[in-house]
Amino acid sequence: MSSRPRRAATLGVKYNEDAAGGSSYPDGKPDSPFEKMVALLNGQAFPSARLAHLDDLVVYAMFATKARPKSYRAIKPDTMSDATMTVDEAGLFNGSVRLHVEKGTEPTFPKCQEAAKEVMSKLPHLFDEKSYKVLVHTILRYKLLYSPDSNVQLEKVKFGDGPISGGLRARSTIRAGAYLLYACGSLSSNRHKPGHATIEATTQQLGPTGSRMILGPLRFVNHDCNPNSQLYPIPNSHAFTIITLQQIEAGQSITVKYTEGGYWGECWCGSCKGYSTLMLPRHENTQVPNPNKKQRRGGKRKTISINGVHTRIANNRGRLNVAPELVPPSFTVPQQHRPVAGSSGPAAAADPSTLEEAEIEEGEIVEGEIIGVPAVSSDTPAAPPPPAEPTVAPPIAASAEIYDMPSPMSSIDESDSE
Ligand SMILES: C[S@@+](CC[C@H](N)C(=O)[O-])C[C@H]1O[C@@H](n2cnc3c(N)ncnc32)[C@H](O)[C@@H]1O
Repeated sequence: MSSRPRRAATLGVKYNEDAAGGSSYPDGKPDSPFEKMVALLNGQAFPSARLAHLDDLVVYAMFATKARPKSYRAIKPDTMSDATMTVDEAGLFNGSVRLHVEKGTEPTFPKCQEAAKEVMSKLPHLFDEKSYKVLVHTILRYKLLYSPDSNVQLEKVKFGDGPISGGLRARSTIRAGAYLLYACGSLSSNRHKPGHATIEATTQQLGPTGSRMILGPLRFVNHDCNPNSQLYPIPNSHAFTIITLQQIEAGQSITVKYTEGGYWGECWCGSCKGYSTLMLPRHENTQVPNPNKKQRRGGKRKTISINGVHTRIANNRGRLNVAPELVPPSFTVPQQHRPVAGSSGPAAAADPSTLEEAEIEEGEIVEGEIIGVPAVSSDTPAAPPPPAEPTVAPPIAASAEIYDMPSPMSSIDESDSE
């Protein structure tokens, strides 16, 4: 471990190579404030799928469209539990988060704590004291994607004629073998309920094996049959991150392979059947703008054709409209710790998505914009991934209440991460 190169150095965070002794999180102990913050988040898991609906609520409030019901129902955060959130409540939530966690600034625990307190005081029927800690961590997880240092960000993707959906893309060149710590996700401590994004826990993970819910930005990574990245289980935690298998250029989507057999539904990855996933650019450029014509807000939808597929698009001025699926997949990850291009495990069930199509009109205002975030540079070269080594799986923790278990990084507390 000690001789392992510091691949995470490509994340745009300054490291002291000498002090680190050649190891870096997640292979070794976290040493930078950023790594400590991520390790702390990764050391947490939800006590049960019962509280995991908070993840949906936060995603809904931070990223859902503030549009007509047909659009904003796309996420349906109420399917998980008895908690529901109206579009007005989502606006209140997002306003509170924005007030304390400014776009383009580094998110910190105190800022997210302030935001969570305000959210709870405005929406006491949705968030009680028990949800406070989870709320703080969940806001932080997603706000990390807006960090000026993050080399990944959310993108809008359209799969065929499906609804506009979310994905992850590189904001700067990312070398092969880099961990995308900004896009980590952890698991619920028990089995998922049907209808939510799940991941197959490996033997290195804490908690029960089998499929469990994905919580955090990892839920946005899309499938490609020829992926440029791979899920990477973080040993002795409930967390997963992504490791790049090849150099990824700025603007390119981050993709992983969901299962050995590919994608279970109609795959739109562009690698297997020659389909073309339509990436909606930040500023729609399918129509040459007429400089003499004043742009107006609100307007007609346009249709474009890619590979014979007619797709309706909208100029929503680069604002994010994420519509996480109600019935996303069970990811599977390799049983061994080392990253490999494929993954093992049972194929997931068919994806009988019942989503209504999210319709968007020109100029619609949506929450959670991603525009205007400065690009980061990654001039520190990264080493290629290490060769595969046999790993010994630690015993699996049996407790269902693992949220309160000491984290594997128990020497870290939130004050360390400032
Ligand atoms: C874990 S989510 C990935 C993020 C998702 N796009 C979102 O916004 O929530 C998995 C869902 O993304 C879509 N998806 C991902 N990769 C796909 C592919 N290659 N072809 C078709 N749909 C895909 C499917 O709707 C799937 O249920």
